[in-house]
Amino acid sequence: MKYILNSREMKQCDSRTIEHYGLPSMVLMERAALSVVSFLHERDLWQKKIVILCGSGNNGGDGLAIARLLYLEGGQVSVFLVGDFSKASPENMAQQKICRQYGMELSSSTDTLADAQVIVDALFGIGLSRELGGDYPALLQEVNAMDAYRLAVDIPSGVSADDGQIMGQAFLADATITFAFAKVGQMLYPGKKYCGELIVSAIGIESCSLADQVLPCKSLEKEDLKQLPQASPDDHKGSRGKVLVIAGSEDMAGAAYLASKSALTSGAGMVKVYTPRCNRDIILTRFPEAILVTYDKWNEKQLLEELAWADAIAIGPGLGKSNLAENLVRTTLENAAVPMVVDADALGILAEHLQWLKKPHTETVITPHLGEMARLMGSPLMYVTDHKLSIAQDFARDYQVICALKDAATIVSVPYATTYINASGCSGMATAGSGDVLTGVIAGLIAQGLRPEDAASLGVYLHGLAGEEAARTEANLCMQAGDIIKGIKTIYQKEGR
Ligand SMILES: NC(=O)C1=CN([C@@H]2O[C@H](COP(=O)(O)OP(=O)(O)OC[C@H]3O[C@@H](n4cnc5c(N)ncnc54)[C@H](O)[C@@H]3O)[C@@H](O)[C@H]2O)[C@@H](O)CC1
Ligand SMILES: [K+]
Repeated sequence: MKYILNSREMKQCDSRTIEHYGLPSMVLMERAALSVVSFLHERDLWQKKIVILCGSGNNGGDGLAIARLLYLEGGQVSVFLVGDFSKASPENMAQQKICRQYGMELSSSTDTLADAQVIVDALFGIGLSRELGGDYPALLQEVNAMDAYRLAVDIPSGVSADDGQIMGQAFLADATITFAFAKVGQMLYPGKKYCGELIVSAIGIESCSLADQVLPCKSLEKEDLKQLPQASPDDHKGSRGKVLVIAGSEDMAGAAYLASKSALTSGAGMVKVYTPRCNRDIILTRFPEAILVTYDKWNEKQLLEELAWADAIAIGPGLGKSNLAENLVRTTLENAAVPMVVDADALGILAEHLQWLKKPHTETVITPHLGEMARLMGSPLMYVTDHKLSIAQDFARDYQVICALKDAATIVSVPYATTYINASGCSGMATAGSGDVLTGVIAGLIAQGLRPEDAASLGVYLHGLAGEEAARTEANLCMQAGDIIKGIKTIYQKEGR
């Protein structure tokens, strides 16, 4: 698991390293610059015609130090100073002075950009505090259109480190070298796209400098797959967890199939599908391992019996929006005594009855995509898209649910606890049924004993990795939800499960 910091957290971390541990700011800056120069060497770029855009803060200070290191080893490097240097930071002024002492020319003219083969962006880092105005948007547009390799120092200028939003215009990098920890804005779209390849470089700021942080975001990594359930020699199907999948409606058997199949594939011992009678044959034919309980009209007693059977419940995929579906969702929320995963149509129903979530309920994971979240909040989709992180966190806290807000980089927010930003997955997963698979996986992991918050964060990560596996055998555009289920098996196999 690695930490993902916002700008405030990173600044505090910088300060603690400097003030508490005593590492001088200029030393950190030198290491930051050295890491960028090493990268240029590794990629065989250091001898190209390099132009470094330097702002007046410490990001610009990094840029000046990079320029000096390249200059002293004989590189063809030019510095383009952009902004008001009468208010330059002390480190920036010191770096300018060092450059001049070595006889370097620091230019303020756009002519410097001519024929650049590599453009290094050191205009703004985590100090960007407002929308870019003045000449900046046009300058960034110009360099984004140039036929040159673009490298961002710490974060592409114009990307908000706090949420990945574009502050007017941003540098479109081929690669970004960030220091000490990845930043939130590099993990969330659209910022993630502007970063290109992201390299996190150690510069002497260690995790002990995180001491003042309350709850930074985290991201799961390959080593976190060790949390996956482990089979035990004395297992039997009952001990491996029972999942009740309340899903499907007339003409919507597929969602019930995908959710239940993936719950079983994630390792649960038994899966029971609670679905309308008309889906019986199709589900049994495709998925004979499932236990099926069917209904043709509302039957509260029957549902309560099934709720009592389960170790984990998944509700929503393909459920439709009938009165009957509404009864299923309300009764499940009111009576479930085990954790639930609420998805798809169940979320659409909840959007009209949010008061149900305000009542005491068992540990609940909701898995809305951005559109479903917009309906839950009664807000425009655009607003939700622009405020994903805070919305997931606020909703989790206000309704005491674990909110897995699905996007190309899914956010899992746990009330008053960690928020996870997922880094696995690929574009091929944007396909019908992919969300049903996620629901099944999370419910399957819960049934096997994982805490719902761990099942949600690990389930989202696993689901993304399974999609990446599928992309190795299927073309991205041809990928289907069933391929993601196969990908889960491959991951489990690789992890010795
Ligand atoms: N000792 C440290 O604090 C270290 C800092 N480092 C670098 O320093 C960066 C942070 O430096 P700073 O805090 O000085 O911040 P930046 O260099 O990112 O930018 C700050 C300057 O930009 C101005 N500014 C912000 N938004 C603006 C806008 N929209 N239009 C015009 N001006 C705007 C601010 O008023 C300030 O003068 C990091 O991203 C990293 O690159 C690294 O050298 C590592 C060590
Ligand atoms: K930058």
